[in-house]
Amino acid sequence: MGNILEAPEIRLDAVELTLGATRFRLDCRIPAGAITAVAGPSGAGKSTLLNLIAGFETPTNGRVLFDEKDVTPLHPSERPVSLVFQDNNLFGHLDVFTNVALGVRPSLRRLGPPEREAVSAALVHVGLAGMEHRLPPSLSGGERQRVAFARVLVRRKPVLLMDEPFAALDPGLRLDMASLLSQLHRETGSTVVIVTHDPEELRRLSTHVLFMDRANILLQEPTADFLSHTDMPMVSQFLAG
Ligand SMILES: Nc1ncnc2c1ncn2[C@@H]1O[C@H](COP(=O)(O)OP(=O)(O)OP(=O)(O)O)[C@@H](O)[C@H]1O
Repeated sequence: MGNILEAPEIRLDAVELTLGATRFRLDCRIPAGAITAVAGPSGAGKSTLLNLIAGFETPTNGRVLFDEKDVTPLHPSERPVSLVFQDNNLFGHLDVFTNVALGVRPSLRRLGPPEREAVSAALVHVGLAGMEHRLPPSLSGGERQRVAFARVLVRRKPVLLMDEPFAALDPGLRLDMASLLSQLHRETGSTVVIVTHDPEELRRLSTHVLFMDRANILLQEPTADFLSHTDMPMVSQFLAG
């Protein structure tokens, strides 16, 4: 699928945001081209962190940087980002091919031959060849997630944000999808940020961890260091599952 050379480091520089009664103050660096897991208790601010990177939330102070570029003023559609959520954002009334094609061109205009080829190649890549005309409600959870991955592949964006993408899947399928994500990541080299509640997924997928609590980033470090932080009750509680 070709390496995405410009995968950036993502930096939150003294970012401040208030949502209801919750005040966020976030400083972090998310390494370029790595898979970083975002973990922490419910309500810690994990989804808010992704929303700030994607541009669905705007800080009241501070900056969001992709390498040296300040993306804070940019609308979500102007940021070089793909998103995958638990419900995988598919349109139920559009077939698999069209759902993936929307990644290339976010309108229903007909694609040219090279774009159609890219969509077909992505479907082959994620193991969905022959399913082009199926509608999402007729697919299994794992197949729907593969459609979402195919769409990410055709978008070719250097940043991929995932909010508990596999939480709705049973454990066996979760492992399969984690392997597929690892494989796609090796091929694209994009900067991946994945929110997870699953310690096994964190171990298996990530090289770095951001651990959040109460709207703060408590730890940002390589996964191996995080896994040795069993002296911290919150970390050992997370790792116990
Ligand atoms: N639009 C909003 N209005 C008011 N408060 C909000 C809003 N969005 C988030 N919050 C609050 O901000 C805090 C962080 O929420 P967030 O969804 O980012 O947490 P999370 O770590 O993703 O939680 P979970 O693991 O339960 O999904 C919570 O206390 C939440 O209630």
